[in-house]
Amino acid sequence: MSIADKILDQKPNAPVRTSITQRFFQRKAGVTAFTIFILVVLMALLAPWISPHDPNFVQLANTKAPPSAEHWLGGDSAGRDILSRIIWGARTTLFGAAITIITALAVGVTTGVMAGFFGGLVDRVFSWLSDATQAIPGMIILLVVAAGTRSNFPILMATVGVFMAPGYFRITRSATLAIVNEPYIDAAKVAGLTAPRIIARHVLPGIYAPIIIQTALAAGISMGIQAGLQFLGVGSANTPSWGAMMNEGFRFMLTNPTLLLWPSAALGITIAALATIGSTLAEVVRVRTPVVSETEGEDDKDWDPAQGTGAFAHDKNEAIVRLKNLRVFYQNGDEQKTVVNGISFDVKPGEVLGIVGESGSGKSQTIFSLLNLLPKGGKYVADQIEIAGKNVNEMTGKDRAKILGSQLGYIPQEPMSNLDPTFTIGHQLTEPLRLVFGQSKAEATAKAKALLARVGINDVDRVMKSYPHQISGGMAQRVLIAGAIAGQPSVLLADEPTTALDVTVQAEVLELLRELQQEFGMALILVTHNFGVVADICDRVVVMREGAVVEMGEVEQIFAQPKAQYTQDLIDASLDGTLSRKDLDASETSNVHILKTAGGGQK
Ligand SMILES: Nc1ncnc2c1ncn2[C@@H]1O[C@H](COP(=O)(O)OP(=O)(O)OP(=O)(O)O)[C@@H](O)[C@H]1O
Repeated sequence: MSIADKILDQKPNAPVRTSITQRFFQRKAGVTAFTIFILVVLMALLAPWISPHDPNFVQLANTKAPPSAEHWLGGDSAGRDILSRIIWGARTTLFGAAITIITALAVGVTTGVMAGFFGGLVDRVFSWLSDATQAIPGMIILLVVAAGTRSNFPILMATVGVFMAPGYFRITRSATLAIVNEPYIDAAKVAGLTAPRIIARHVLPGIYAPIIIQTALAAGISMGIQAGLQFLGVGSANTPSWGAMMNEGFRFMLTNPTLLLWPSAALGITIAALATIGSTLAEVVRVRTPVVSETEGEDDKDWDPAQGTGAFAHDKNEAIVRLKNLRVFYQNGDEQKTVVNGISFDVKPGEVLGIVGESGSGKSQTIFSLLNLLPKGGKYVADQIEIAGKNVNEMTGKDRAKILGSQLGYIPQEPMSNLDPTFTIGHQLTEPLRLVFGQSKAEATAKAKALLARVGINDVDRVMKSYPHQISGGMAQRVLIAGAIAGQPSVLLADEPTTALDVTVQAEVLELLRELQQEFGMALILVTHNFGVVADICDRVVVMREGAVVEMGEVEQIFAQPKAQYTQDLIDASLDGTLSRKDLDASETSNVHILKTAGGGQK
């Protein structure tokens, strides 16, 4: 049995991380707070059965009475049973908090996710609305709403929810921004899933933790505001509530302090329990923080954008992809950084084109432009991008999205981060088949299993049920290859597909790509920094440096007679390891020859 077979046959690792729930209940403070909160909830739900008296029944003999066997907490200023009113008051308090939280969640989370996911104008409009809401004095608005609605309790609490929505908005927006750049979200887009589906299935499951923490804290704050309103006399006098009881107790604080003590204790304990639940959750959850991408801050090179580099190698009707004068920019304030300086190339069906170059030469940006998935802030322009005979520059965003998965398949650099950790492999493979290609569950499952078997996975049933962390990196890359070929695309774009893999698996994955490319007659555009890989499987190669094409041609010709010293350096570094990639990056002296397209270089 080969090493690769052993890797493929290995059993999924047992999950090493305990779940959030387990970690929460390992903390005493969390358990105590949760128990108290559940008791309050039970008290509210069971009020009609456990309340010893009618909360509104007036018994004059019980006026301001001290605790007794019949009235455990005594009587209030009107002779009503305090314990019964505390029990029924829990209902009012929880009901009010629930309305507030539901409103805040509906407004804050929806707008936060949309702002983070779509960015641009949507983000600016919602951020402005959120800031504006925070600038409005909430208590004054509440008093106005109370006057206008005759203290309608649900409307008042919903208004409180609107004022709490910006808190949710901020948290949700930043959590979404952090997740929306994860490669598995790009992978979902490439698979052709719609934005609502990606949000529901891939974004929300990744951001729920901070939302739950915020909810625990917001519920406590909402109860405090609610009690404050009732304390000010807003609300019905007949409905027992902790705030109204505190109002009454405050008036007799000097003569009968227990009238204030009991409702304050009930409210204080409940709010403290919720705050403890929130802070314990925050401790046990490792909330994701946005990954800030590093920019090198290099000045633009002095390129002539009209000239560009590279050339077409095939006639127009032969090529499946034609890319002419592609330029990619990043806007940083007033400054524009150009990372791809007008490159051109083409590829025909069944051809393997390597794009090779040092780190930062613009290889990935070129691939992302073809996919229309440049990171935030990135923009491309091209004189022409033709995929399968269609000019994508003339397509609507929707039509452009449709060619992902069906015409263009994508295999990323890091297999693990391109799989959603919250779903099984089976789910992630069948979801696009069902939603994009309209297959039934049974058809999609059969197809996913066949694809897994085709990419060399032995124990298909087990892998279908496994989560990404339960399979090896090599298996994960095979799964992504299976996903990329599921829609039988005409062109497969592979961005350094073996870089993150164990050296023993790299050759097998490359071999698999070559096999699949031949079997399906696809074009393969393979990004790599390694000329060894180019020699292994490519027919032609484009050599890139600093966003330009240094030279391009048939692999044999480039190996035999590289025109640029830079190409020679890359070949030497890849084949005999004398020069590391780092050395190449640092090399100031390389004699870079740029092939200008001007003068009839393009067919
Ligand atoms: N989000 C971004 N904002 C600004 N500049 C960026 C961003 N992403 C990439 N760049 C810049 O674009 C240039 C090309 O990056 P690209 O990822 O295409 O390089 P690459 O050739 O694929 O390198 P590698 O082999 O390291 O992936 C680099 O200078 C990089 O700093």
